[in-house]
Amino acid sequence: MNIARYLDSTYLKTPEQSGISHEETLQKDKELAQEAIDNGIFAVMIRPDYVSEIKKYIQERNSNVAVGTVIGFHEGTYSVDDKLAEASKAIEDGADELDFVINYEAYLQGKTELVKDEFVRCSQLGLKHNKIVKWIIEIAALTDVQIADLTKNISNWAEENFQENDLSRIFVKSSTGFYQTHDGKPNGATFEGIRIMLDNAGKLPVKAAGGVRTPEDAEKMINLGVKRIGTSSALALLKNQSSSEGY
Ligand SMILES: O=C[C@H](O)COP(=O)(O)O
Repeated sequence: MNIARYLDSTYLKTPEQSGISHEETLQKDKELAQEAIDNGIFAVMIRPDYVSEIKKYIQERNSNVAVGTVIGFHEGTYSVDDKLAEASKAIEDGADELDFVINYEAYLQGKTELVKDEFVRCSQLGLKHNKIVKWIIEIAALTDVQIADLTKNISNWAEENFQENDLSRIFVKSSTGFYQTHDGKPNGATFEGIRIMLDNAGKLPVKAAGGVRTPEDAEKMINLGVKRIGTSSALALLKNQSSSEGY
């Protein structure tokens, strides 16, 4: 299986979070981009501040590795206008894919109309510019029933508001990888959580992200039906694939 084609190789820590400078972060993102170019990885997923430099880096190397970035990361509580502004800037800077964190706190407070409004307006912006949009629902913050309900809502809102041929460009994504759990539970993609998402996503593709570390886990996710995997361990994951699989 060509796992690389499913991967969004991510580096999403801010300089403050990693204790390194802006320049060092940019250097890390360039290394990530080069690894993606060298290994047939589908996309790099980086912070908005680095999109224009990394897009240029990839274009100068005549590569078609996609550049994705995160919007409203990682809590998802930004206002809709702030998410739209951040997404517009990322589009101007050359992002190909926009991974929005949905306002799952608002969803948990029953503010479903607010969540629908941000979903529709932000997706509209991305689709108008021919981008892929992904909606991170942060499954570690939700019960199984809530994962099913929010995924189904997103699928219904997408069907109601967008053309059939746009639906394959709107993903539902499991996790930021940054959510703090309090009880030692996984904070990212679990097989059960992903199954629930796949059962409720209708025509929308699903992305598993957070905690995917081994080729076995990646293959299992793909066999379940996910169309993309986000991981900060892309190279290690590919290196551990058996050589008979063509890496
Ligand atoms: O999609 C993005 C996630 O941040 C990746 O999480 P991870 O660091 O657990 O692989």
